[in-house]
Amino acid sequence: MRTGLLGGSFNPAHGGHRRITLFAMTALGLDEAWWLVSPGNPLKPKKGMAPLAARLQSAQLQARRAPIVPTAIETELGTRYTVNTLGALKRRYPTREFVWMMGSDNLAQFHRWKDWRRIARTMPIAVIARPGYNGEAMTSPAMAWLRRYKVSAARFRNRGQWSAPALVFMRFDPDQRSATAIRRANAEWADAFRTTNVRDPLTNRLIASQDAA
Ligand SMILES: Nc1ncnc2c1ncn2[C@@H]1O[C@H](COP(=O)(O)OP(=O)(O)OP(=O)(O)O)[C@@H](O)[C@H]1O
Ligand SMILES: O=C(O)c1ccc[n+]([C@@H]2O[C@H](COP(=O)([O-])O)[C@@H](O)[C@H]2O)c1
Repeated sequence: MRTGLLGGSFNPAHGGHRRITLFAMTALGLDEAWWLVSPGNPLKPKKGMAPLAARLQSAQLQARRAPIVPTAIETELGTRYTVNTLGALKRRYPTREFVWMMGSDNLAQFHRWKDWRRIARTMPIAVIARPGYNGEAMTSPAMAWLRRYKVSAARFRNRGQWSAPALVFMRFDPDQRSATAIRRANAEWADAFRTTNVRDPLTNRLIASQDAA
């Protein structure tokens, strides 16, 4: 089972997440994708972060009728840093093949993440070009190290077994959408989800609406 992992705040999820995920699934030959709705990005301020239940529900809405599973599994794993999350997922699902997916805005910052080289050694990384960030990503400190592991999506898709480090850089039709723009237009987007508890389909845990971000 080849599974793409897209981690994010999803504050809220939007059509851009769905579109880049579906494109990446085709390009990389994935069976499914999991959206890891983060209990708290270690580099992002808590202020303005909607409760986890609201963000998970917005992800469920965007993922409907697609082979995308939104989950808050990091609450169960007790991990916040990606390096720890990916290690725990590999231990929990030893027969799955995982690829870490992220937009190029995150590649530009990747050298600030905890143990980022260890992340790259844990599983392949697939980066999706994002308008406004590609130049910075290409010249980033992490890319200076990662570029020697670059492989095309076609070669990656046809590999018998995945190995890491590997870096796939993908350019689809650019998608301008962002959660920041949505919050700017509607700061109260989470109100619609304020009172609803939500079941995590992967862990079967109930995430209560009043749980903090
Ligand atoms: N339009 C897009 N094009 C490419 N990648 C995207 C796009 N939107 C989101 N992503 C990627 O999806 C993942 C999750 O994104 P996230 O939940 O942070 O949404 P966001 O729109 O980037 O939010 P914000 O504007 O609050 O930073 C990240 O790896 C991000 O780079
Ligand atoms: O592990 C880290 O140091 C780290 C630093 C910044 C972001 N991340 C992860 O990157 C993903 C994208 O985060 P965000 O909030 O930009 O959507 C999400 O899964 C975060 O947990 C991870």
